[in-house]
Amino acid sequence: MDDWEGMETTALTSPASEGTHGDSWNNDLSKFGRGRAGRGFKTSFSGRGRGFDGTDRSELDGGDDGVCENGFMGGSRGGGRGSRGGFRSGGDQGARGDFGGGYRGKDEEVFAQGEDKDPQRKGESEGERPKVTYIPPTLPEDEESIFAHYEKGINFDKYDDIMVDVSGINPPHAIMTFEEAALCESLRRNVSKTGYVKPTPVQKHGIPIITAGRDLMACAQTGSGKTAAFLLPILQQLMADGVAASSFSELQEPEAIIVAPTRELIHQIYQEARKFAFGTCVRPVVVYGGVSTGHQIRDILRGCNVLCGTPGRLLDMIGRGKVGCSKLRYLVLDEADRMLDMGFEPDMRRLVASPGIPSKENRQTLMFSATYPEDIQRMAADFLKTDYLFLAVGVVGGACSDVEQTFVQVTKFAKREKLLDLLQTTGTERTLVFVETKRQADFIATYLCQEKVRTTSIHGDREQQEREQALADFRSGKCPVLVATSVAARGLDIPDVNHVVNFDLPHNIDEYVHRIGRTGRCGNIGRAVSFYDPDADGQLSRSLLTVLSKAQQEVPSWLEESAFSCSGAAGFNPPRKSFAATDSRKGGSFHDNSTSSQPAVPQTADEEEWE
Ligand SMILES: Nc1ncnc2c1ncn2[C@@H]1O[C@H](COP(=O)(O)OP(=O)(O)OP(=O)(O)O)[C@@H](O)[C@H]1O
Repeated sequence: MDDWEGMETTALTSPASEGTHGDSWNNDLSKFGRGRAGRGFKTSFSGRGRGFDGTDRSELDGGDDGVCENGFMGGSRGGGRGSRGGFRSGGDQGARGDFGGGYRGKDEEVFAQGEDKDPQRKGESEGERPKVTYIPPTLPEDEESIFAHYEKGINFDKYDDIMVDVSGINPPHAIMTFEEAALCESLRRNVSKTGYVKPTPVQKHGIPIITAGRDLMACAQTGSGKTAAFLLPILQQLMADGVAASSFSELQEPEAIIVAPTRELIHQIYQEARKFAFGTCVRPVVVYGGVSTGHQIRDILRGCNVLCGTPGRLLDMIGRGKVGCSKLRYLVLDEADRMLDMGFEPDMRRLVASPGIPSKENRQTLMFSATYPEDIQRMAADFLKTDYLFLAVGVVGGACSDVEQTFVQVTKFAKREKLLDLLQTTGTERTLVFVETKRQADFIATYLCQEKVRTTSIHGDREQQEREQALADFRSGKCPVLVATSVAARGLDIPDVNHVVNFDLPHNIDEYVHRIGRTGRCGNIGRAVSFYDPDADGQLSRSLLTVLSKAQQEVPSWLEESAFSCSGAAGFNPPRKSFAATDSRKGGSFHDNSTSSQPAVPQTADEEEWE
């Protein structure tokens, strides 16, 4: 057995929680109260007449795990808060012994290493943790599956009219066609099999910038093709420079590392890389939490040119000596503003300090997102060469105008009924419902299942296998409704998501922009409906006004009134970052505090884990 076999990543769950996730919603209601979801349900809702206890158990039994046919079988891992109070994951910790805990970002768990407030769980976190043994299913190898794609929408050509601004010294000319990108034959073939006929604006400008060897901070609206904008020129350069075909070695030294904040997103980026690299000697590999580390190490050792990873697992692999960084030529931060906010910044700094990693002068660093708060832009400069280019396609931080945004004023107690009404009109159309907490995700998914709406859920307390199953069931249409926390807000590219519902509005305007960007992608039309609770969402109202008007959307008069009344209340709004309108080097912030992204405010309750 190799040394790493014995150092398997430990689960996010405690031993006590193992086994409960699969059956906690099944037969034994006495088990139900043990998990976090159970506690939330009991305390918050049992008296409201919609509870489980009085309902027909047959609705909750049977069916696939995590899938609601007649009843929702998923739910949290039941580990309870304490199970993760001490660590995010043992695997991550393996490489991060020096990391004394800290805040992981606005929607995440507040954790302090080694500190566990729940005495019942304390022993568990100190003792043996179960290995993560989950090995994801092998991806299909046939071309039809690899190149499966959805059609671009009627507004795809409107992308050409979007205003583009490139700032920085001496930017290269944009390309107008993929032919001008001078891709090698195999890449050209793969692009065409993917159904891409012409590049989107971020590709027209981004591809030549990257090919010219420049560092880049690129901002373009959700669903406008940022992934190919970085993958294609990187793969092209690697091929052109005759990158060594991957072969087995105990230490792999990838030429490109791509990081993203969530497991599902990095896996999606990996699939895109695998598609574009199809039939070439370039080998992409993916690593992320919740999956057997041994399995991922075996995959890396078979050869790795492009390593896609979530930060924790990536650092773990570097720490274990399986991945070296001395040959690194490209470092890509997707959802860059997220990767550099309070949650992930320490990991990013640790990554660029990895042994042997080329300095920023000797590598290319590329950042992509749809949102860039000004303070994040300033910090990003630490990672970039001083002459980096800033590419803005449309309004920085703006919402995609192909998404029709509507708002419904509703109190928190009326939200469930409203949701049900809404889903009855949308029928089997795919709908993504965002809620604030993991507990809420379980609760709403269960409620909808009870109401015979085929629903599944995704959030950070579900096992990786369950998360993947939930996405698969949503994609396939088996469950046309997916209830999600912020873990699904960024980057996910799921065909035919017609509706996004903000059951709970986020606290942060950038988060809103990313969430509604799960629909209306690639020139398709989408709809977003947000439940606005005047008691809870007032602080977001002015930011919403700005986003709505910049996306040429109708602004309800009551929202306008709410925005003005809220802004009048002294001290009501917490301090915020400036919402950058463009390259912050040009002094481009709106300087309208109320429209800005807010700093991540540590939360204690039922917070989300991204990675
Ligand atoms: N040139 C193109 N022609 C047709 N389809 C494209 C083109 N470029 C990208 N797409 C498709 O558009 C969809 C959205 O692309 P992608 O996921 O890269 O968007 P994004 O800008 O990264 O979005 P987000 O900000 O949400 O992460 C994908 O399905 C992708 O395959």
